[in-house]
This record gives sequence, structure tokens and C-alpha cells, in this order.
Amino acid sequence: MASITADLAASFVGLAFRNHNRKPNPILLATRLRTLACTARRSHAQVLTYSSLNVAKPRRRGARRFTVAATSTATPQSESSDVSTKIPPDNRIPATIITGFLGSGKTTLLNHILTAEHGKKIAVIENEFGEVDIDGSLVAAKTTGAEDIVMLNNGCLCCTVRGDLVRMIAELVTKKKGKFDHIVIETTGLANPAPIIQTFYAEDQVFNDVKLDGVVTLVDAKHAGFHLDEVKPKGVVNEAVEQIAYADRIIVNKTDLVGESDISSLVQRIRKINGMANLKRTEFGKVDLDYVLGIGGFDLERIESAVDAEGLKEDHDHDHHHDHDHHHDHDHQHHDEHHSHDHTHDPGVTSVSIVCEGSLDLEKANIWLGTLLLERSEDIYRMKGLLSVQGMDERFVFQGVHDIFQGSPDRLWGPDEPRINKIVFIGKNLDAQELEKGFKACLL
Ligand SMILES: Nc1nc2c(ncn2[C@@H]2O[C@H](COP(=O)(O)OP(=O)(O)OP(=O)(O)O)[C@@H](O)[C@H]2O)c(=O)[nH]1
Repeated sequence: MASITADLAASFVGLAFRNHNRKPNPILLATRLRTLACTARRSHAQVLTYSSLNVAKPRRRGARRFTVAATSTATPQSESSDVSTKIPPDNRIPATIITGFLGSGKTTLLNHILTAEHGKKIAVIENEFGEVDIDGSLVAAKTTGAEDIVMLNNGCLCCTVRGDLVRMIAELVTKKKGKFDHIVIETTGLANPAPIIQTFYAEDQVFNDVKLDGVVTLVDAKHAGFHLDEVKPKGVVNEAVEQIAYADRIIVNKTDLVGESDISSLVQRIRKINGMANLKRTEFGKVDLDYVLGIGGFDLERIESAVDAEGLKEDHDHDHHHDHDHHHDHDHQHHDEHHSHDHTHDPGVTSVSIVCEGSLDLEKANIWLGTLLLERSEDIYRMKGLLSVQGMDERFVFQGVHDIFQGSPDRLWGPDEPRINKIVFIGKNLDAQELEKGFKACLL
């Protein structure tokens, strides 16, 4: 039985939500949002029509606090089961974000998803740069359902588009509920995915009905290096880097266009940016659908593997490329503890993982993480963790996107299972030693 107090758990990282003045993305987009829904073989008309394009900026939720989820299976009758929670039981509709630089193969992947046999009815929301409805036509060519296209002109990514996304998801949920069981959002190739991801955590309208299932990032094996190298003016994000940083799943696509050594060095580069995401190589986006759909926001296996040195490997399900550059450039292992990170002098985006045994003092962790994020939430893109909390018999899992968090108890720790904390940070200018020191100071 979980003996931690609900209040304490609910206050975890409660301090961490202040900095909402994210810089607006300077790119003005001529944006088209389109919805359609389909089954595996044949799409059904799931038409959303919007008469007005004047969209108010969505209300930004002040904070998404860490709370004890009502869904803790281990303690259905325990004292903590009546804890009121802001995290609804997870019968919410899963949503997948497909991102990736221009031409990386997003529409190709989408078509693969829509035409494959998976038995799911999928609603698609597209967010395209440019006034010409090219992607829409390409997707439509693969499906047979009726569709409506909505043009949104000059929408700023972090205001209008996000507002529209909220509105479209709300419409889908209220008007079409039961007619689809998964939402796929294809972003523009120039999108920084952060505002879109945050929509799922920061907007009550969305959060209550829809859960972010995962972020899938396509990487063009031939051209990605060029985009990753691009030096942007100060304060302007490199979207190619950001798209990799936020990914739960990475697909290195167009591998037919380059040789093995180019792919390996690209994979190595990607790993420096994001050591957490699973990665596969493909041609024409051909991946198993369960690689991209049904990932689960709290894919524990993924969190676990991400923080293991072993987790920095590619999945080898369908290929036999062996990548031997798994972040061994600086990796300490002391008994059951290690942190690994890249020794790069590039102040760019990297990942840091910490693994250590012990139980966490939740109050201390709350203060540490709260302070850290007050100062650094702009730089900390994503965090995922699997924690051993003092007094809690379940594993505590969480993930965060900048200053927004979500966490809940998971299954019980096994009787002989070592209570090992695993946490991954992805972001800019991360100091592995400092993070590890801060985290370990919260252990009892
Ligand atoms: N050779 C090769 N071409 C590919 C592959 N995957 C996609 N393509 C082609 O690359 C082009 C761009 O693919 P899309 O799927 O439209 O890429 P996208 O990311 O949706 O492009 P934007 O909407 O411009 O961002 C198309 O002509 C695809 O047929 C691949 O693995 N190999």
C-alpha cells in the first residue's frame, strides 16, 4: 500500500511553473489545417468545418502539477486511492505528433499509417507551411474519404496555430467522439514542436480528453546533417535540432540515398542530441505501426532503456546495422550508479541521464526541481524519470516538457527489485555533474 501522503506527492514539483513567457516563434506561417479520419483500408468522412479563422490565443494554464494519479493499479482500495487528481484515468484518446524537417518523409509516413492495416480509425490534423495544399493532396491521394480543408493564413505558430489545434481537438472530441480512436498531427517541417507538445499538457480542453501518445520525428538521412549544422542567429532555434530533441521515436528515413558510414555518423549525432528516443532506420517511412502508434506517454521500457548505456543503441528489429558509438565517450559506472553524457563543447542540445539507487525525499526533490526549472526551464526541453520515492511502494514515473509536468505512481516495486532512480534530461547547456549532484542531494 502506498503510504506517501497525497498532499506531498501532489506538491511534487509544484514550484516549477513560472516561466510562461516563451519567445514567440518568429516564423509566420501560412497554415492549413485539415482533418480527416480513416480506417485502415478506407477512410470515413470525419469532416470538421470552421467558419471563422479568427482564433483567440488559448488560455495558458498556469501549471500542471505533479499529482498522484487515480489510476494507480496497485492501490485501488488504499488511502491514496481517493486522492483527487488532475490526471484523469487514461481512457483519453491518444494523439501522435509527427514532426521532422522539410522533406524528411512525414507525409510518406502518414500515408503508410493511413493505408496500413491496424484496425484503428485515425483522425489526422495537418499543419502545413505554405499556401499550396500539397501535402493534403498527397495524403488525399491515398485515401478515399471526403475531407474539408481549412486555410489559416499568417498564423503564428505559438498563438494561432496552437489555438486552432486546441479548437480542432475539442471539436473532434465533442462532435466525433467514438468515430475515431487515435489522432495523428503532422506538423510543418519548420515547426518547433514544443508549443504543440505543450498543448497536450497545458490546455485543459485538450488534456482532459486527449493524451499525448508520442512524438515521432523523421530525419532525412541525406540532408539532416546540413540542417543540424545550420547556425542560426542568436535566439533563433534550429528546428532540426529541436525536432530531434523532443522525439520519443526517431525515424532516420531515406537510408537508400546514403551509405552506411554516413548513416552511422548521423545516428551518432542524433544520439548526442537525444539519447532517450528509440531510433529506427527506414526507407519511405516503412516502420511497424506499433513503433509509431500506441507508444504510451509513459513508456517505461523506453525510459528505462534510455538511461541504460544499453538504451543508447538503435533498435535492431528489422535491420542489422550495428552502431558502436553509444555514448561511450564519457560514461562513469560505479556499482549501480552512473551518469552518461556527451563531452561536447557545443553548447547545443544534448541529453544527460542519471541512474542511482536510493529513495528520494520528495520535498527535497520538489525544491530542487522547482528551483532548477525556475532558472532553466527554457533550456530543459524534456525530462523523463522513473523514481524511487521514500514511503511510496510504487515506482513513480514522470515526464516534463519545459515547465510542465505530469507524473503518477506505476506498478509496485518488486520484492527483490533494486529501487533505482532513472532520470533523463534533454536540453541546452546541460551540466551533467551539476544535475547529478543536485539529484543525489535529494536522496535520503
Ligand atoms: N529516396 C527516398 N525518397 C523518399 C523517402 N521517403 C520519402 N521520400 C520522398 O521524399 C519526398 C518528400 O517526402 P514527404 O513525405 O512529402 O516529406 P515531408 O516531410 O512530408 O515534406 P514537407 O511536407 O515538405 O515537410 C517525396 O517525394 C517522397 O516520395 C525515402 O526513404 N527514400
